[in-house]
Amino acid sequence: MSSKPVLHYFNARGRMECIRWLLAAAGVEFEEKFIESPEDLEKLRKDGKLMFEQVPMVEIDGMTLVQTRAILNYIATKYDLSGKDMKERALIDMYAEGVADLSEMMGQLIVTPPDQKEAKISLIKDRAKNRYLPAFEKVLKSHGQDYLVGNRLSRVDIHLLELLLYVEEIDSSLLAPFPLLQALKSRLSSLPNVKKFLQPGSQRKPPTDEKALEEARKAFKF
Ligand SMILES: N[C@@H](CCC(=O)N[C@@H](CS)C(=O)NCC(=O)O)C(=O)O
Repeated sequence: MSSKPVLHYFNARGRMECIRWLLAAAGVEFEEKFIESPEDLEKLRKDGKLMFEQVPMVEIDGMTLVQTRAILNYIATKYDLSGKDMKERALIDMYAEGVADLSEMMGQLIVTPPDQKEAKISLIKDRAKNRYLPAFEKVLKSHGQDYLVGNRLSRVDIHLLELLLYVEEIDSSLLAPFPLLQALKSRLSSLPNVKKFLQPGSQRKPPTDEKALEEARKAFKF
């Protein structure tokens, strides 16, 4: 078995992208096995590798892990990105759930029928501008430190950076009212592992192509 984690997912962002981000930020090299056909997915299921018949699935340290949050928890714990004690961990988990809530709204965008898309985008922008970004700006302002929790890098900084980049993909002006988030974004982007992942040619995935997604949906029946 490879000593590098092996990621099993489609060649797309989806639920795997936050796992790619976390591994990359921790400086961990990983392999990817893309699911390119319904047969590939069926094979993983038949081999008993998908506990709930779903991906993402990651083979790591002799384990076959599914469930995105469980995978993230393992990586964060292993690479010391989960805070130094229970209280830091509680904050990290709480902030990470906030990031996940807005990310999930964005993830739903690609399955939103065209006639409802505009309304969905404006709800996402409203929530970003008036709920989630002010909340994280306030955290940074309250302690004046360089990172969200404990004055050192944790998983939630990485989750937030990923989210900020997606927010900017939707509307590049959304970050303008949040100077501390902008500063966090540039600080994190210049960390060597993150900088490398941000460069073209890394394993970071581009925005999902809607046509390709539609074809995949038909092929995979989801
Ligand atoms: N709670 C799971 C959900 C995983 C999930 O819904 N995976 C989708 C692909 S993104 C899937 O495998 N769908 C096929 C199915 O449910 O049959 C997680 O967070 O990993």
